Amino acid sequence: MLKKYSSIAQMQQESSRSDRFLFAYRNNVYDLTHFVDDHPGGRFSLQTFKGKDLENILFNASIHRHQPSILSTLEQYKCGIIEAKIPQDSKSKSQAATTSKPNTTQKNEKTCKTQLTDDKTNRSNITSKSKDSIQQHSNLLSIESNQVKKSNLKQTSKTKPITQAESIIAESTKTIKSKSDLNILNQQRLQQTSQIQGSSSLISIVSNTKNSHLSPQIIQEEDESQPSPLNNAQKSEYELIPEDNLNLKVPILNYSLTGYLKLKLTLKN
Ligand code: HEM
Repeated sequence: MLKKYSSIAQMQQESSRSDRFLFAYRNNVYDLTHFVDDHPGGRFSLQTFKGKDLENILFNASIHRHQPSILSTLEQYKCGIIEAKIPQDSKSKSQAATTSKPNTTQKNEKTCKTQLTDDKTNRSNITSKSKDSIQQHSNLLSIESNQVKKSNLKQTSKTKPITQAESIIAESTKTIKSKSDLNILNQQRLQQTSQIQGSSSLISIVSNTKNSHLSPQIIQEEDESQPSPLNNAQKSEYELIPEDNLNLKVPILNYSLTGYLKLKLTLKN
């Protein structure tokens, strides 16, 4: 007949009050009073752990060698059972938890559904707003592109005369490849200007020195035979092509402008 113990403490109390060697192992109580003298590890080791739980002793590698016979030997001395009773408070708490589960899940489901609908409405609002903002941006972009086109047209119309003059100067300078070419070109220019003006004067823009050419001066060479302070190469560099020679009917402002461009181009060389 197995005795029922409410707890390990009750078993320990009974073991301490008597000469019996009671031990607990997995909710069972074992009386090893008659085994103490047969224990291979001696009486003292069992006496030390009298009334204790054998859970961490029986199969502890530092104490026993995990012999399967230990459990069979132990079963021969079984004398009681420990009934671990669940307290009433914890019982009621657990019951309450089980009964309240469906309510909480229902509430959670409802809140999730409402959150989902809110999210959907928020998303639709955000997408409509983003569409409006994109439309506004596209309108602004089209307006800006029109403005840019207009400004580009204005710029091209402004720069057209300059580019024309530049191209003419470039074409004329392309032909100047050697000193002989320079001489021939200068002679041709002199002849043309003498025919037009009826004299041997040549209008040219010359800077006094290479470092002070930012403000070009218009000088008049009275005679062709007079030695020029510049040699042929230098002369060609600073010389301005006359307007009649360029076949351009431009006002004096454009004339000086083309001269300045020529000067600027030759200085880079
Ligand atoms: C109360 C706790 C116990 C303690 C502290 C304990 C301690 C020991 C020790 C120190 C040894 C010697 C090991 C060696 O010489 O290498 C031993 C051997 C042994 N014990 Fe225990 N023992 C306990 C309970 C038991 C119980 C309940 C049984 C069996 C029902 C048991 C069965 C054996 C056997 C069969 C051996 C010899 C073989 C082996 O070392 O595994 N012991 N014990």
